[in-house]
Amino acid sequence: GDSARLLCLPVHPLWQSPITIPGGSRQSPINIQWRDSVYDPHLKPLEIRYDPETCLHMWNNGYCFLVEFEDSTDKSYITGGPLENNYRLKQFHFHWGAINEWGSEHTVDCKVFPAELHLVHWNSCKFASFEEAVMEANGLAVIGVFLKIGAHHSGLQNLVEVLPSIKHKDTLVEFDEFDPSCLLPSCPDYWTYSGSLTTPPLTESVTWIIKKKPIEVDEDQLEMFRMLLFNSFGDEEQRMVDNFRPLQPLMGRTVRSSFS
Ligand SMILES: NS(=O)(=O)c1cccc(F)c1
Ligand SMILES: [Zn+2]
Repeated sequence: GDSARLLCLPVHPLWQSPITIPGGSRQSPINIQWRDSVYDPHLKPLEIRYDPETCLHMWNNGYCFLVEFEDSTDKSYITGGPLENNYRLKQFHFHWGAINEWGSEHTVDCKVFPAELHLVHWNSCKFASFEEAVMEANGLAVIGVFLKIGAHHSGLQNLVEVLPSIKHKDTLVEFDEFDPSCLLPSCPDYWTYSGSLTTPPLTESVTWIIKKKPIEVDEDQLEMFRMLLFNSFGDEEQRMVDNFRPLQPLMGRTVRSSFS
């Protein structure tokens, strides 16, 4: 997209077409301009309750790798923060670059991080399933966490060591007893705004909750993300990198902060 060109970033074939939905007024990702965000004292602390037993499997969907959760009951959910209801954990995944200079979807004061974690939840008070919630306003809540290069992350290592078993598109590995709260920074501060999915169907159904503080992972751990492939077994090898969407226009939206 244009903004990637502005940022002098390569535009991955995935995004060369003007991927915006007609009339999209609340698309994601966006640049968060810290000084334009508005402190909202009414924002509550986010409550995060994850049950490690709900973890199902990890798989390569040909765009990223994701860890999916059993979501037939409210065992793993978030509430509070900007949310009116309980939102049930469905999956988490990452976006990353070919090199550490870029990779995140959101930016803060135009700062790009090497990667970004998305924890995807759906409104289980108002909808019967994730698929239904995807299509509706207030259907989804996604927590975004920036990754920066630094210390080794022991929790992430549990994911990294099974990546070789899902190298190709549509490969899956059983995964149990993983608590994704180990991937969250200890600082409770976040920004929140109304946006969309950053991949098709790009529906404008997401309350974004972007954590202010990044988590640290080491160089080797991020390099392991880059050994994954977009392609199926037997097809020409295409390294899974740069799976992020270009920045989208703010269109007059206000980003609120939970901190002053
Ligand atoms: N990248 S994202 O906006 O979190 C997203 C894209 C597609 C499906 C989904 F559940 C979440
Ligand atoms: Zn995502």
